Parts: sequence; C-alpha cells; structure tokens
Amino acid sequence: MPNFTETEYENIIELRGISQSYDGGKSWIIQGLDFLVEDKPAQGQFVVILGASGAGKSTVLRYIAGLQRPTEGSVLVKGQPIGKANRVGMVFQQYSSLPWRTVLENVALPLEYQGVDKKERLERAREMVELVGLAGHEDKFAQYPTLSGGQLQRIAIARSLIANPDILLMDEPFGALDINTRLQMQDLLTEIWHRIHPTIIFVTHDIPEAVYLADDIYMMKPAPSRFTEHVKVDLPLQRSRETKRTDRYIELVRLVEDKMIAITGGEGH
Ligand SMILES: Nc1ncnc2c1ncn2[C@@H]1O[C@H](COP(=O)(O)OP(=O)(O)OP(=O)(O)O)[C@@H](O)[C@H]1O
Repeated sequence: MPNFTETEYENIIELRGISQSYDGGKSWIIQGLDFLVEDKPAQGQFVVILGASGAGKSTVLRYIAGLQRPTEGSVLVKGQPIGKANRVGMVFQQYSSLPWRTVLENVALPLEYQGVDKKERLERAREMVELVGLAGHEDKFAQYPTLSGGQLQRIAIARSLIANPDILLMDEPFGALDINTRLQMQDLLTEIWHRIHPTIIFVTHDIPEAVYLADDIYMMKPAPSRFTEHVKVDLPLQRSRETKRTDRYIELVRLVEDKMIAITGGEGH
C-alpha cells in the first residue's frame, strides 16, 4: 500500500532535463535545466527567478503555463503533463486589460470563459477588486490614464486570482511601475499571498525585490542556460518595510548580488 502523506505529489512543478533550441539543435538557449518546486498547499511558496536578459526566464514560465513545449525534457504540473485541468494564472509586465471593458468586467473575464453565470461572476469579481484595493473603481474603464499603471496591474492580479489558481506566474509584473507604486505593489502581493497561499513563480531583475518577496531564489546562468544557484531566504515569513533595514536582509541582498555577478559576469540582469 502506498503511504500517502498530506498531498499526492511532492512537487507542484517539475521540469526535468529541459533543453531549448530554435534552430534545429545548432545552438541551445537552455540546456539541461531542472526546476523542481515542492508542493506546500497550506502555506504556498514564493519562488523568484533571476537571470541575465535573454537567459530564458520567460520561457520557463511559458513551459509551466503550457504555452510552449521545450525541445527536450519533461514538464509536469501537479504530477501531470500540462493540460486544461491545471489552474495556472499569469501576470505580465505589460498591462493586459481590455480597455473597452470596466474594471469589474475585466476581473470577471476568466469566469466568463468558464461559463459562470453573470450574477455570481460579478459578485466574485467585486470581492477580488476589494482584495487588491480597487474598491470604488469597479465601473471605470480599464485604461490609462483613467487608471494608473499600478491600478492596471492590480486588475491583472485580481483577474489572475479569481479562478483560484494553484500556481501564479508573474513575469516582471512591477517592472514598468514607478518606485513608490512598486513598493506598494510588493506589499500588496505579500499580503494577498499570506491570505490565499498560491505557489508564486516570480521573475524580476531587481535583487532587493527578489529578497524581500522570496522564500527561494533560483538563478540562471546565461545561454545555454540552466539554474546554477539557489538561495534560501531565511527571513521571517511576515515581512514589512522594517525587514529591509535588518542586517540579514542587507546580507542576503549582497550575497545574491555577488552570486549574480559571478554567474553573469555582471551582464545586465
Ligand atoms: N520564437 C523564438 N525564436 C528564436 N529565439 C527565441 C524565440 N523565443 C525566445 N527566443 C530567445 O530565447 C531567449 C530567451 O528568451 P526569454 O524571453 O525567455 O528570456 P528572459 O530571460 O525572459 O529575458 P528578459 O529578461 O530580457 O525578459 C532569448 O535569447 C530570445 O531571443
């Protein structure tokens, strides 16, 4: 009899032996990449990916989302090949709302695709809009400058969370925001994460942001790339601006910076 522990699968994400070529194997963007993320359902996980520009960070997210298959290797999500059953949400750097629809309608969109009836989807969208701090803006059109860049990213986060994803993929979601908005969004994201515990895979170029948000940081070497470094962020689970003043935080930022410089030779990460 198999001994089932808390969950059926040890790893919520399992990428093994991944290689990627776009020219029939003459050159390789990614080679021999493994990426295993443990499943911790009651707690979630916050994993940050760092790597030089062009290393393949977005490509890794696309594999997990099922938007792309690697040239070689296997991708399992919750122990299964990617399929429609996987609940994976995605947030990109570019604003991705439909400007001719209201905030509420944009947030409700995934439920509309699922065929949830209008009353229920708007009710659930209202809860999400509140969760991301957009109450009062429900009926505005989701476009700049009616809404700011930060508000548009809040819509994207709410929309990705409404379908109750097990995994939330975030590709430099705060990269286009000014510094104050970026700091606010970091705090919003940690707050949400503590409430609903998805497994978050977050790509950024910003090392202080990575250390502030992550449980685990994985670093990619340049092409042919794979993960070569892992840093466990042993800061308290609950973080605040004060965390950024602690010796351990400062030490970890330095450690990650040194590792990135060693991996990339200081090339734009
Ligand atoms: N369809 C494609 N054909 C050829 N090359 C591609 C294709 N898609 C991606 N690439 C290349 O694969 C590499 C990895 O791209 P990817 O966008 O994953 O990198 P990244 O690490 O996310 O970069 P950045 O930090 O600049 O966003 C890049 O060199 C890119 O040019």
